[in-house]
Amino acid sequence: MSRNVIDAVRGGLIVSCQAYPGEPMRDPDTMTRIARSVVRGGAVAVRAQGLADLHSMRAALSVPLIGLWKDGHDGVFITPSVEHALAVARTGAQVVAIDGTRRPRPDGSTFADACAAVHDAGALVMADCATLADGHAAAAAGADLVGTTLAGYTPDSPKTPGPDLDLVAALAAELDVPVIAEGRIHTPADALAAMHAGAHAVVVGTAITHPSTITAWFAAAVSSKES
Ligand SMILES: CC(=O)N[C@H](C=O)[C@@H](O)[C@H](O)[C@H](O)COP(=O)(O)O
Repeated sequence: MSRNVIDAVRGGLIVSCQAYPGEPMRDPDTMTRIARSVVRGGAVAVRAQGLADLHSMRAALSVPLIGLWKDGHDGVFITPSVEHALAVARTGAQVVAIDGTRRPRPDGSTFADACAAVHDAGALVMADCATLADGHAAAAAGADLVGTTLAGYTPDSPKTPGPDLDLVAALAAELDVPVIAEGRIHTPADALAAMHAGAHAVVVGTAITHPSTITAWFAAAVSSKES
């Protein structure tokens, strides 16, 4: 099963469907409808957050699901502990996305511990990394996929205006595991550039599934016209 998921997403678009705490769309049924919509548009897999959303989507979708559980705001908050990772795997998500940085985790575990637990549960691991060194460490620890998810979101990774294509290219050149480009991919041209940089697949979130942000982009453009 598991290698098939990696093959199934090769060369494809993965869409991240997440609403943030307090937002109007933060509701499993709503997010599942969004997920079904992106699959209609050609998403080869869906990335989603939270156990309720994952349970709901797993029942409704036939494409692979990359699940995560965000808990907290500072430091390691994407599937931060072994227990979080196991809970995500138990939703039926085929891939569990876990913070793949080398920062300390709240339960004192290591990324390798979470990887082993997820593998024992029959799922794959996507390491959400910020740097090239993170990617090397995550691959060595057993990650099945390495993503650039956290590039620009840790103190040791600069926030490029668009996707960190240099990081995608470096990871793709140096790692044996597939590299997933994720983070600030805002246009189809960005997505294509990430593929040219060597990505196995591309994850787009905000630009497809976060209407408040998309609206703000347009509103700012319209209101910037001088009268
Ligand atoms: C840094 C972090 O917490 N990233 C999260 C990871 O799941 C999501 O908030 C992002 O939307 C996702 O990575 C997709 O990226 P973008 O929305 O830029 O297309």
